[in-house]
Amino acid sequence: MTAQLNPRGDVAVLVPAAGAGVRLGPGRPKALRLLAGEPLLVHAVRRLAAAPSVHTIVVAAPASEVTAVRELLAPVAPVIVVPGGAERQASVAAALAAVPDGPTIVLVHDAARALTPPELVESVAAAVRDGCAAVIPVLPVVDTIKEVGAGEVVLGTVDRSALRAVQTPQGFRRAVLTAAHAAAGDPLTDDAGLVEKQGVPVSCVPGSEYALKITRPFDLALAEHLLTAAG
Ligand SMILES: Nc1ccn([C@@H]2O[C@H](COP(=O)(O)OP(=O)(O)OP(=O)(O)O)[C@@H](O)[C@H]2O)c(=O)n1
Ligand SMILES: C[C@](O)(CO)[C@H](O)COP(=O)(O)O
Repeated sequence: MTAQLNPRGDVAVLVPAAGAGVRLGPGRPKALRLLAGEPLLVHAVRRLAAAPSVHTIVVAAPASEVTAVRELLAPVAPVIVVPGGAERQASVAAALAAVPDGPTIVLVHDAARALTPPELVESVAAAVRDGCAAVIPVLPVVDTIKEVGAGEVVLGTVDRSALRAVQTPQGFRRAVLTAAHAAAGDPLTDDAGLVEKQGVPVSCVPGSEYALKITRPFDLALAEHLLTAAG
């Protein structure tokens, strides 16, 4: 089977899915944990494949699970599966190296954000298509933020008006992301951070509550509830 979704699409999506999920607690690698009876990765890939702009999906799987992930995703969508690395950044770099010629826009999307709607994928891709070099979906910070010092003593209250909580998919002109990874040093937590280090402007679009990152057991319970409520 060809690994193309929409041959006329201009977007490749990289899906880092090689993390252990330590904060979720003991068990299989997080992307393979079940949400409503299906692995998180299946939920994530199904939604990515439903976005009309997507030409190619490359998944970075836990190295010991590459064959199992290929078999798992075969009925869901045509995908390329590569072994991930020890850090998220290495997993993204491995997936980026496997993108075929064609797509001019590359999105990076956590498998852990399993309920991200296809509409968010399209809105990030559209912002890149419209001229942004790099685009991140964001939400306002809803809690008061304190800076604390030794002994958890409060040093001050941070002005949150300029703070944003960052989600994925993060979108890039392909050459911009490739150059940022080629120049990467110590691992950063997201790809926009690498691009920022290159002096490239990063633009924001509105994120989605459904793009929550399933990190802790509460997040998994919340995602189960959201799926059930959606019918
Ligand atoms: N070496 C790694 C680490 C993380 N990821 C992926 O990056 C995404 C965001 O990472 P996070 O949600 O923090 O996942 P984990 O690293 O698995 O979480 P934890 O820190 O709790 O172990 C996830 O889809 C995860 O699978 C990856 O591909 N390769
Ligand atoms: C990429 C990311 O999901 C954006 O919020 C996040 O930075 C991943 O970081 P984590 O430290 O692995 O949760």
